[in-house]
Amino acid sequence: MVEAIIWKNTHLELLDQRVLPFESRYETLHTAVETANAIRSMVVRGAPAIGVTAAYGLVLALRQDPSPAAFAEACDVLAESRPTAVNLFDAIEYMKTGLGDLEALANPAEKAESLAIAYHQDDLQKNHAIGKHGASVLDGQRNVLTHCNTGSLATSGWGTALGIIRQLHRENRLNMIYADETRPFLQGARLTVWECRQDGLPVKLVTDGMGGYLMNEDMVDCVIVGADRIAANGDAANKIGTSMLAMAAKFHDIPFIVAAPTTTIDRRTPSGKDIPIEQRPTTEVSHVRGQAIVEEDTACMNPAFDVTPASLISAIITEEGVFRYPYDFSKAAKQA
Ligand SMILES: CSC[C@@H](O)[C@@H](O)C(=O)COP(=O)(O)O
Repeated sequence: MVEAIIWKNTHLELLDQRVLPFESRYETLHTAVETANAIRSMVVRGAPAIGVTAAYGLVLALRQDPSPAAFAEACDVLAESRPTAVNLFDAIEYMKTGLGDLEALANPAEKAESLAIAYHQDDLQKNHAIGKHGASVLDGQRNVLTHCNTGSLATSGWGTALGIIRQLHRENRLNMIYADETRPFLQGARLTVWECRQDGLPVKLVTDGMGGYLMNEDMVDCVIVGADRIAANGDAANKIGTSMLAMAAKFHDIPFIVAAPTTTIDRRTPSGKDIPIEQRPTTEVSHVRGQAIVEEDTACMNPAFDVTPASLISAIITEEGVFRYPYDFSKAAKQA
């Protein structure tokens, strides 16, 4: 399975997800500023992967300068890289809390390194648990529609929504994955299809507008997606285009499942209305692989995420188990 984030003791290596699937090259990072730039420019993307990368970014920062002022600045620089995925803020908070008083530590960078490695490994374990819980709420053989990339490229390995799909495959219950291309950055076409093909999972690429057709024709019987931030009431922000799939799934009465580690649940944000939605450069819409597809002065917009209302989500699967509507994350998750 591909490794998107590799910690090398002296530096961080990230698989450059902007150039997949035609090129496979790693970017080498030595500072928190380089790490923040890599997150912003989507060298690495996917909520859990962004969190893990930020944790390592703080190790790099402490290696450069262990003073509390420099560390606070590095936290701010990383926090400003992308606004929606709450895992970024979870990771920064985890590192701050774990480190405590920097001046009381003999070797802050060493302590930070062990914290970041633990965070990375923990995310991988969470992914496997999500896969098992998610597969157990779906009976029989399945044809799955998924959106964006939620696999090993977007996490520490295995995946969240794709982790459930991998588990179905392990149990010989996966007929076909229909992967939305996911305009404009094409995470589905470039990343999910590539990842599935690498790992021998059956996959067909479809365009973002084909979900209704697939449901009308009974070609898919569930939709499984990830999330970048889940509000306290269960509203879930995920890649732009997700909420349309939830509406179509409701109409066709097929399960719409959101899979995410608990690090994606933001208990401090009451509802989806309060989730900040990243607006990315409009050139991502007006251009495909650097090539303009509209006249130069065409007005475009590029919200990177949308919010699916909790009432349209059949189940939220975390490493702790299964949550059902109405969502209350203060109660224990059910074991499927
Ligand atoms: C396990 S990844 C979950 C989400 O982060 C994923 O679905 C998604 O929307 C990623 O968006 P991206 O803009 O590629 O970072």
